[in-house]
Amino acid sequence: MAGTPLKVRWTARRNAVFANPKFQYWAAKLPLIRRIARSRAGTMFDLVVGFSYSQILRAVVDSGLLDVLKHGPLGASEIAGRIDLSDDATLCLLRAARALDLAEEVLEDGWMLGQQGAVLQADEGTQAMIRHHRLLYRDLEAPLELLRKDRSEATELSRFWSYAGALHGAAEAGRETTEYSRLMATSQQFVADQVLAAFRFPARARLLDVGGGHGAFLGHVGRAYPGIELGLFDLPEVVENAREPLASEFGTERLSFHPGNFFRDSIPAGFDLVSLVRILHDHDDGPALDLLRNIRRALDPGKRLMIAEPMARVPGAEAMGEAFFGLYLWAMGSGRARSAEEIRAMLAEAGFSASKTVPTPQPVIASIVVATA
Ligand SMILES: C[S@@+](CC[C@H](N)C(=O)[O-])C[C@H]1O[C@@H](n2cnc3c(N)ncnc32)[C@H](O)[C@@H]1O
Repeated sequence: MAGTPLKVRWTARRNAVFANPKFQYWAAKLPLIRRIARSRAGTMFDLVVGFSYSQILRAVVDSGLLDVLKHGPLGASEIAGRIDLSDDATLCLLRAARALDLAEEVLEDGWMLGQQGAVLQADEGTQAMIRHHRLLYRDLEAPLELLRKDRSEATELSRFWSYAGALHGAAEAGRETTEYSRLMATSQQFVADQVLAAFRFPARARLLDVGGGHGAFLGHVGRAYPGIELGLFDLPEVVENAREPLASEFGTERLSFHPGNFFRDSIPAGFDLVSLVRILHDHDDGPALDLLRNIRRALDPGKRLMIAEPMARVPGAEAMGEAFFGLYLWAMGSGRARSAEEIRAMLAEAGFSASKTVPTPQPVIASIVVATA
């Protein structure tokens, strides 16, 4: 071990101690350590059975149980009739849901929503995500096989995204699946909330949202900042579909539309701020850097780019970045979750003079990096 860095030696020693049954035996007896050991065991248990939790969630959402419980308290038999399960199966699901705080038995055989259930029932976006994740879990059924294929074969997720066309604009062009549009529209609200809570836009400025889809993000910014002019850049067929709804809300004077392909065409110049919302992580490093360079060329010195998306290695939200998005994007076949530091390094390489991270209230939904040209 001579010459081995201290951190490596310390980690190896710690792991050996934790794995030792004698340590575990004594840890269970000492009051303070017992608490730590218990919480560690709880975390380990959650890791081991996480898939069952996800499947309970899915059953709760797919069956419509949340909506039924909203009108509780109701007895199990009454609920069974409404979610089309036998009485026993309904009780099994209700009890599992109760254990996850999705349901609560407030009276004997009187079921209502639990605290998590109340939040989830009101949250269409998360429900859409839970439904959508069935595709990811199918791909993850044999995780090692998925990894070994090195993204060379189609997956459920890659088929979904290329069918929905989200990476290439077909969905926004109108050929979308209901699932895709619901997913993007409802989740955009969460992302926009994070951006508006964390980033102060200039009161008067010209904003260009690159890859802005149907203009949902622009809509949120436009409503919050009446002095901002709104520009939309996306593939031609996508921009076409965004024109009318945006114009009817904001009038044509505040708007400009820029159809184009951000890998082939120049990003239009003259904007004070460019936003890239949930775009960069969809693309591998080469194309992502090309896109940043393209945006940099369009910005005068001092003008800014704001990147908002879920990022990797965010303190307190680590699992979302590299465990969830890491595998999701791997299965999708394109892109990866990057840390703010990695994004900042790419921005420097693309020619931006400075960049910083802007903390958001809920980094599990999105983080922000702002760069200056
Ligand atoms: C995942 S969606 C994100 C949409 C929106 N920013 C949001 O957060 O909801 C990706 C967007 O990038 C657009 N897009 C994909 N490839 C593009 C390209 N090469 N040039 C321009 N836009 C593109 C798609 O049409 C789509 O609107």
